[in-house]
Amino acid sequence: MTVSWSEGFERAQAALKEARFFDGVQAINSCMETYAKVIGDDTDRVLRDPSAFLQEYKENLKQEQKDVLRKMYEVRGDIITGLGAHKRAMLDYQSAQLLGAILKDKLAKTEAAAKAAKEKTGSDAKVPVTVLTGFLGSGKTTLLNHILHEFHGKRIAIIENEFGEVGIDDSLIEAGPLAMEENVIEMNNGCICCTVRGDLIAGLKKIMKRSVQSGKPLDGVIIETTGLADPAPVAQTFFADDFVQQNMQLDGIVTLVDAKHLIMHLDEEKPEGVENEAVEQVAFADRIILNKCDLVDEPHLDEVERRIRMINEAVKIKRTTKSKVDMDFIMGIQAFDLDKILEMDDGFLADEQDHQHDERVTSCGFHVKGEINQQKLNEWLGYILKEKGNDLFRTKGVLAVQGMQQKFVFQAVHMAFTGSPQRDWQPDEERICKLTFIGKNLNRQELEAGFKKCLVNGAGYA
Ligand SMILES: Nc1nc2c(ncn2[C@@H]2O[C@H](COP(=O)(O)OP(=O)(O)OP(=O)(O)O)[C@@H](O)[C@H]2O)c(=O)[nH]1
Repeated sequence: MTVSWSEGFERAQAALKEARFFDGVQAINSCMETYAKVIGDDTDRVLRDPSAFLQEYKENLKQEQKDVLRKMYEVRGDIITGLGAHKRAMLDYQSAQLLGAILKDKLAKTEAAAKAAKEKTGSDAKVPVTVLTGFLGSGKTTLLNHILHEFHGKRIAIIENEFGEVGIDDSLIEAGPLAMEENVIEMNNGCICCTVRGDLIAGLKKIMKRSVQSGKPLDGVIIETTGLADPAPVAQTFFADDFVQQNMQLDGIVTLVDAKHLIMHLDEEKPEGVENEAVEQVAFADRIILNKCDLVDEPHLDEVERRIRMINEAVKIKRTTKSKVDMDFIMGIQAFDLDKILEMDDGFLADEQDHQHDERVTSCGFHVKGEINQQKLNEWLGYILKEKGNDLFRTKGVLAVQGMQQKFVFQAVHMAFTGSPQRDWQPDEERICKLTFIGKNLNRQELEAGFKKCLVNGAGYA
């Protein structure tokens, strides 16, 4: 249904009045774009580059048109202020002024707010949220395990989102003094950057409710995204939902990168229109943890840093091994800045962000009751990692090995793999095998046939 510009403008004003800023920005953007077309402009300069737009049209506008545009820019400025992008709001107010509005006081206030936001002087009771991104296998779960084990005195909740048909990460989060059911929420029914923003919002609300009910305020929330997530739509959640906007604040986007494989992923050629998630994750980062420094030499690390800076010049980078990093580097950093993001991506606030993942990248997961023969498994996995290692981004499994008391955890990132016995199977726990492959052009039949050959007689699908 097409909405006239006047109807759209009424919606925007109503949303502003009710402090529904995200709805407001959608309404005002579409009504201004429609109105620009009425004036005769087919570009999106009315929003993206208002000074160029006004320079071209201002002199020929009728007074009535100037009045409409003036009001629109002022309302847009108010809405954008509500979202916290003071610098961007000033641009709208200045445009309204060019059309005759007297907004001296508003501009002075907004300028002061922009300055305060830059100096981070304001105190805020909102719970800080960190979005943790990083390509498959870069070390996100390893980092979360540190956070859940080290005594840092902070109360932190975690939302975990995993890519893969058969979820493994919950088994890889190690039980520790801080890893309790109440503060780890798993979201395995879709990717939060594409389809399940509603679930993410519900998860954040649940966390807040638990914290209020228990009377124990949270010091922070970490959202671990899948290794193939685009961080932009996840960050947008903090502006799209009123409850989340009022109670939580995006503290920063932290990206883990794998020193050995990052350049390969940055350079990967994608089909037209398909985004390169590794590039997006580096571009949006407020902090980068350059992990797995033990696997490469110094000149390679310098080259990785150079490549990161080509995408994100000012980002703070810390070199690590096994994701060992001080909490201060990643939490309580007050680094997320909507103005900065809008400068980089002016479509950031558009609802239903259009992004397309590489359809060649999929996952194949197997979940069977019973046990596996270790020797056959080693031979088979050794063979496929050697043959298909470039296309196999990530392999992980938790397996019941014949004759072994403990759970056998297998992990691989491309060809590099580790496997070791970990926690014991509990006496009443069913012995099962879970194995997931994530990669490009996976051949399910081949993988399934290979996996089946490693099973001990009698094992069957769960
Ligand atoms: N050599 C080396 N291995 C590491 C380092 N950090 C993590 N690993 C290993 O790399 C593998 C992947 O680490 P994870 O923490 O599971 O990575 P992830 O980002 O959570 O992976 P996904 O959830 O699949 O995206 C595991 O086997 C880790 O033990 C490191 O600094 N050096």
